[in-house]
Amino acid sequence: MVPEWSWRYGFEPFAEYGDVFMTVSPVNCHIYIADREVITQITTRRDDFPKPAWMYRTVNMFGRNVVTTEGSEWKFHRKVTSPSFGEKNNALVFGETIRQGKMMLTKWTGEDGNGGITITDVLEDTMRLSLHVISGAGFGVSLQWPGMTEDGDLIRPLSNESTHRHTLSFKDALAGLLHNLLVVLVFPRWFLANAPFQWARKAAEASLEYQTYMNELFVEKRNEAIAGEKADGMDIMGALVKNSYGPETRLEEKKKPTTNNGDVERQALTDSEILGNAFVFLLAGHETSAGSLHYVLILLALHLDSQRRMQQDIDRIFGDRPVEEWDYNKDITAMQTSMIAAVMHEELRVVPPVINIPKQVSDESDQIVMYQGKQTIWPKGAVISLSALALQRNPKYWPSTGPSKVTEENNDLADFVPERWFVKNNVNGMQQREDVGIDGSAGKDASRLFHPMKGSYIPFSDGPRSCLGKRFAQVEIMILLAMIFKNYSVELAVDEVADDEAVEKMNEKERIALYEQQRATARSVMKNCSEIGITVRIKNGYVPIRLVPRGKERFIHLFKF
Ligand code: HEM
Repeated sequence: MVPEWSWRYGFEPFAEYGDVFMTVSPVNCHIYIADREVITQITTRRDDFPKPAWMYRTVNMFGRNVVTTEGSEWKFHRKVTSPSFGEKNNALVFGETIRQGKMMLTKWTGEDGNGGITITDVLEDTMRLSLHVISGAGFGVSLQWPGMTEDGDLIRPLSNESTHRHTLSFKDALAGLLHNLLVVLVFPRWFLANAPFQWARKAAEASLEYQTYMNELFVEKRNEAIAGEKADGMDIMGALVKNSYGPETRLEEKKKPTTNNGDVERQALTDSEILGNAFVFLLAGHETSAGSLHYVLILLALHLDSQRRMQQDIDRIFGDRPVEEWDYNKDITAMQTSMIAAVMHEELRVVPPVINIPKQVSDESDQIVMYQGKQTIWPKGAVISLSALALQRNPKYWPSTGPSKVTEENNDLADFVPERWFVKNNVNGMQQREDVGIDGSAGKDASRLFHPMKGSYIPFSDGPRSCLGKRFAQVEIMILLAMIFKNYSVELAVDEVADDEAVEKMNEKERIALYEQQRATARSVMKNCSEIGITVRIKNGYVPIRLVPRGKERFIHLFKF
């Protein structure tokens, strides 16, 4: 009954009641799971444990898609959309993140790059960054940050054929839609547009503007596909349109395989399905990546030793090469086996954005699940949460590097310790799986990182319905970490306690004490102000940070590692 208990108490309830337990109320039965073998059964038996369809129904408003469908319809969507998330698109994500990261860094460190600016709206900026990266790599529309060029948030149609007079920029339409998502999904647009509240009319406006922009984009991409243009490095939506309208599709028309009853099997999405999928990519990839980037920066400001180690790896990988010379194909392998990847994996372990991944027992019949060698019967229709946060702190599966430095616990599994990903020995003598590498397979270098056991690490879920954008997100997070920490360190800002002049006058001991005090405040904000919505994020509070050029830190160098 404690709101946010999954976030507040982590593994504690599972230590008390067991790795799988059910709460029973007059409303429903709800099963919570932090056991890797049970989780593997749930994620592999898709038909027995589908997604709760009622949660997703409204997300079909722009067209049916890979997130909301089930059964053979989902299979079709997954088959058609997966190829557009391939290596070519990852390279595009790499390039777009660099482009966007540069603009964010200018905002955070000033035109002169001297840093020392206190940033309080970190989440707002990481939200903008992740939105812009999806816009660029997902839709092929590369956006500017305000103040960077004169046409930052330009209001203009995305297709020459359009005569629509837009009232919002593309970015504001995307952001406005996502900001008002719940009302837009629940109420019809005509109702919102005529409501006596300004917020409702704004929500309707954003939704209409978004739809019009996407229709314009679609027309442009369809024309390009028919003309056979833009084959390489294509954005995700472009690849979907090409699959439906490109010359290959027309050639292949006659060779389409047939199903058992002789029907022609569908190979391409309809226009509405393309637009529906574009919308859910935006939805699924925006808050998740932005939240991870936000938490990882705070965690690194708290864990200065890990920050230093990551910087050493960044120097080793990129040397003196300017960011313009970084190359996806050359650099990604080294990154995914370095401290950069360890920091990312660890952040997603301690703060998985989707804390409880929703599933349900099929409405058709009760299901048998093996738990601790015994058959258990799960009632039909029961709600299921794959409790990612608790699972990823379960001492059966994760190596502790010692007692917690933050709590009274005798293990450090609730602490952020990226170094644990370099622990070589198996946990409890059990075999670990070999698929943490970014490409899903363990290259020979990937042996440097710890390999969690199957079903014990699920920030992107697991099995056939796991996250389609996993590599997209991983590339984005890693490249941004490398860009920021190549030249800067992140420190907690202390303005609320001492101004710059006061810090300047402090001796070492006083500075260390001040930073420790800020650390405690930041930890408390993270713990008490984080809320679980679609993803977990800090609301009603903030942790201010500063980027400081390396070598000019005010605090980090005072701590001995
Ligand atoms: C750190 C970033 C991300 C995390 C932690 C994350 C996590 C997840 C999780 C847990 C699921 C399963 C949800 C469920 O079964 O209910 C999922 C599904 C999905 N994600 Fe992500 N995601 C991230 C980024 C992205 C990005 C960037 C995109 C696209 C650009 C994306 C696209 C999708 C899609 C399309 C699905 C549905 C797959 C299906 O049902 O077959 N995600 N994600």
